[in-house]
Amino acid sequence: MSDAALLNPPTTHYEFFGPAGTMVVTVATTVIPYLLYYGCETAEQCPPTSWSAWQTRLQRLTLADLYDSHIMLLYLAWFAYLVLLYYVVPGSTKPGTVLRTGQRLLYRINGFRSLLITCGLMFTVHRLYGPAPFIYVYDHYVHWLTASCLFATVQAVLLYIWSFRGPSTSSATATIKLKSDADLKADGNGAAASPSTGAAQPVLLALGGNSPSAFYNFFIGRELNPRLGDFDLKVFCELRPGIIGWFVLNFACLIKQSQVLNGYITESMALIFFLQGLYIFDTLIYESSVLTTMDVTTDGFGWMLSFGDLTWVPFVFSVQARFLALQPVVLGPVLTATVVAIGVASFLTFRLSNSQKNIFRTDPHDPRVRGLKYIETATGSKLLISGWWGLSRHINYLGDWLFGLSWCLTTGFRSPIPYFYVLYFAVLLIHRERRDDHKCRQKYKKDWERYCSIVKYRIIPGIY
Ligand SMILES: NC(=O)C1=CN([C@@H]2O[C@H](COP(=O)(O)OP(=O)(O)OC[C@H]3O[C@@H](n4cnc5c(N)ncnc54)[C@H](OP(=O)(O)O)[C@@H]3O)[C@@H](O)[C@H]2O)C=CC1
Ligand SMILES: CC(C)=CCC[C@@H](C)[C@H]1CC=C2C3=C(CC[C@@]21C)[C@@]1(C)CC[C@H](O)C(C)(C)[C@@H]1CC3
Repeated sequence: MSDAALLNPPTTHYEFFGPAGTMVVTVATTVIPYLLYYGCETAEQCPPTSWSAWQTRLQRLTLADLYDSHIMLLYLAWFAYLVLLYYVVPGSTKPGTVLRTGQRLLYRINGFRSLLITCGLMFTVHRLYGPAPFIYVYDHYVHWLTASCLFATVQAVLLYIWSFRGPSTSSATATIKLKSDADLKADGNGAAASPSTGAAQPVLLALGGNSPSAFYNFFIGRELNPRLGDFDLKVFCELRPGIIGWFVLNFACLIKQSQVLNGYITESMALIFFLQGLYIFDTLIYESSVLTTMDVTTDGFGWMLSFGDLTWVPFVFSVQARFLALQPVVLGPVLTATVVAIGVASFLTFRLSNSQKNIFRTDPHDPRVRGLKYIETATGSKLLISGWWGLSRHINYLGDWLFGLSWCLTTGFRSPIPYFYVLYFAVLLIHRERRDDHKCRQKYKKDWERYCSIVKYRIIPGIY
């Protein structure tokens, strides 16, 4: 067998109901952000209650409503601006998890500083030019959506084609090699190939992205970590243009509301801006923890993540703020207190559980995790069975979902559209938990069964 075939075994197990399922998901997820927009274009009919009202709305759409070449150029400038920050802003370097080649890629960590610089820039623009630039951003919401969608799709097509290139030597500054085979064993992520010696290597594909179906591979992503030199496109897109863009969109919505309300904003708008801002800041403060997520360690960089990172995150996650810009909601003290209570409790669950696992995996002797119980597995990895991780096997998902619910509640109960987020997120997390379970079952075998018999619930303690 050739080196490439040894390193990249064929994919035999399909996710998303196979190629046909991925085609349905591609079409549906492209259409949904537009439906969320046109379904809530005015405060009165959000969504339109009759099919004829939908038809009137959609039939009068022209290409100019959907696409604007100036916004396309501005979108490219936005992407280029963040690439520039990636290179010029000082930061640290962190290694990712061990790859099947035995190498660990190095990642540049300066996303939080990029966010702070962008906040500073937004503040300055607002001081100099007032609300106008942000109203412009708000008014062109659909044009930004189309620009990001086109960019994400072209990027995915180019990456798919590029993944067929021949073997190459990896950049010495971008990778580190392991000291011993024991390190390689510790990861156990699929078929192990011998650690590289600096000779030309085949492109490392995602274990799930090497199926007989070209479309399926395009969707899931063929190449695991596409890079231009040291620049890792997947991690860059996961954390910067979409996540920071979401923050800018939310700010534009806040400014729009204050224009409508003559300089005031409602407590619901302040809440959504604060709660989602907390999530965005948290994501970039803990930037390096994304390196151990399934997206980075397991999934290729295909259409799903390119579109998910660049389009779905900013345009589906900002629906609540856009709704509130259109239709100011006064929550009153009871609902405000409820939103704050759910928000604080769920954010703490999400953050503390993720941190507990990260600390434990980095150093099990750290005083903050010393008393916790765990089981040793044959691979050498340890699995926590007490603390947050004794409550359920994905208590972090529960915290994340409930935090999302607190965002939706800021919009009150006038429209179901802002609640789409919790529906999508429940489907994503249930599916993700099953994928993770499949991965861990293959990796830990009998140890995983033992672990599941101790920590019985998948996500919701006592229920699921
Ligand atoms: N807002 C959004 O749209 C989304 C948010 N997220 C969030 O991203 C975060 C990360 O999620 P994700 O990457 O899916 O998964 P997790 O952070 O939960 O990591 C799962 C991995 O952790 C290890 N692990 C599992 N159980 C234990 C244990 N008991 N003790 C120690 N290690 C364990 C296993 O990896 P190993 O092989 O190393 O043992 C497993 O594969 C979550 O908080 C999630 O809510 C995720 C998707 C979308
Ligand atoms: C079919 C389709 C459109 C799928 C796209 C799914 C993506 C939207 C999500 C897959 C995993 C994600 C993560 C985050 C955002 C959503 C996507 C891209 C995340 C960056 C959100 C912020 C968190 O703090 C996080 C860094 C843990 C998280 C990582 C996973």
